[in-house]
Amino acid sequence: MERYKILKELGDGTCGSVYKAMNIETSEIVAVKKMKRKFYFWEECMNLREVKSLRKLNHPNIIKLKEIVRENNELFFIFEYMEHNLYQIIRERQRPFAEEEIRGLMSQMLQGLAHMHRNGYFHRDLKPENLLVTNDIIKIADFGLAREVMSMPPFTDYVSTRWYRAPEVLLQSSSYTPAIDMWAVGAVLAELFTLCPIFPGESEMDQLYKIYTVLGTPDWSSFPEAKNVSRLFSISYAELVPANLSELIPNASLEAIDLIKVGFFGQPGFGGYFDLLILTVLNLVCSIYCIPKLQKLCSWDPLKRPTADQCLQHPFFYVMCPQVDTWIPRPLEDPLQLKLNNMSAKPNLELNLWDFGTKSDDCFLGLTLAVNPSVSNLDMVHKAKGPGEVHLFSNLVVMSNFTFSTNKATEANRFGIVFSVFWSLLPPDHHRIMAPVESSLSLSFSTISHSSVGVSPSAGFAMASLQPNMLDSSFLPLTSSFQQGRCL
Ligand SMILES: Nc1ncnc2c1ncn2[C@@H]1O[C@H](COP(=O)(O)OP(=O)(O)OP(=O)(O)O)[C@@H](O)[C@H]1O
Repeated sequence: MERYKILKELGDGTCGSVYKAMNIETSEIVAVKKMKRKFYFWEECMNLREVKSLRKLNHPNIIKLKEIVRENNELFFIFEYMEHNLYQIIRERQRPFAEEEIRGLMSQMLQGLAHMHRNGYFHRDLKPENLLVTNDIIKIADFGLAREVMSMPPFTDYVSTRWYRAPEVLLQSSSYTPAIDMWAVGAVLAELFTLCPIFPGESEMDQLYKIYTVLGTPDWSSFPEAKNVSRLFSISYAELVPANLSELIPNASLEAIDLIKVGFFGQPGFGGYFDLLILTVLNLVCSIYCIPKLQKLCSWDPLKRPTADQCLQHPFFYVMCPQVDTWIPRPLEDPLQLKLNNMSAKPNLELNLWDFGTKSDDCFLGLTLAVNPSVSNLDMVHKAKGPGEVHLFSNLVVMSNFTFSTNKATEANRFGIVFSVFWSLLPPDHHRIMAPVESSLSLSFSTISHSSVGVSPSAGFAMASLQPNMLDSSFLPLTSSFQQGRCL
């Protein structure tokens, strides 16, 4: 880690502290996440969810893990650096985002998510803090809770930050799916319009209640495996007319509302005959063009939430072009004006304790800082209703162009300097990796503490670069920073 100069702390999360740092050799700015627990073997490091998932996920909208460094039994992740997280941007925002800006952010986020789900992972902790933004590019970060779609239930009880937590997780369903990420997408989408969390629950029960006031009475059969479905009974003793989302989010278009929540079909509460007419036509058009219509991000039933790929086909992202009589992607704002102004007052902090399962990579007590909501228009709505009414990739494994030279290592040994080793994060079957594949499990390179395990401390390897750019959708905004394809 001598190659990195720490510049400032960026965040202190559940598993690690994150710092802005500079690679002294290349002057490249990176984010270094120093894990809080000790790691005595490389196997442990390679088994971490964050490592396993990020090695496989290579996408412009997923944060790039460039290196892993283990030194003195401490583990460091070196990430590409991002300037802001979406939480900061939302909180500092003085005026609402234009819908084009929201569309630009959402389309990138959904593309990253679609890539993740297609590759067999779901994130489980999507929230604005974990969506990192530089200029006009958004990337999904913090894969500490990511899980393989095919992994066997039962899953950990408590995942994801409460405000973005799907009902099935709140009700302790033993087997949840990538649909929990889609719920969080719906909550983030609504928040981008209002600049306030849509479901700012103060406890798990209150979280369910907040959802209930917006969505109305759930279909009980949606949660066949929920351990704690009684929680719903205690809040939904009366049939509740759900909120009119167009009133809650007045600046959202009908298409945006339609993507977030059922309006006309299935539930009452959609205001105005004109809206009703438009939505009926919209749904009819969706049927004709085979666009999913009844799937809504914030549906009680996980099966009724669209996938990330389906969302990208929604009229929120497409518009009918009469000239060619076909649906074309809507224009995206480019570049987004996401500049932060003055920092506002610090929000209250609330400490959540999460209890994880007993699997090796679940074995930690999660401490998460969640931010209490300030009084918002949504709060007021909730209160008013009252309980009764219920590189481009340059594939950047850049290995920072680092070759671990034999001489350097030997010299370092002589002076008792501890060397660390860096491991590529490309999938192990990547044919251009020059390092021995099995090293990922047998690496140990601290020359002092684990010389009995793994390869010789003087072993070094350099990484060849790299795969072609993986832009996989036509409407990802190709903006200047993308096109430069700089090697982060
Ligand atoms: N690559 C990055 N570039 C810039 N800032 C980053 C980067 N990665 C993380 N951060 C900042 O550090 C914070 C914490 O990072 P991260 O979420 O990865 O840590 P964590 O320990 O898993 O946290 P959490 O408690 O949210 O699970 C983020 O919210 C973000 O503000």
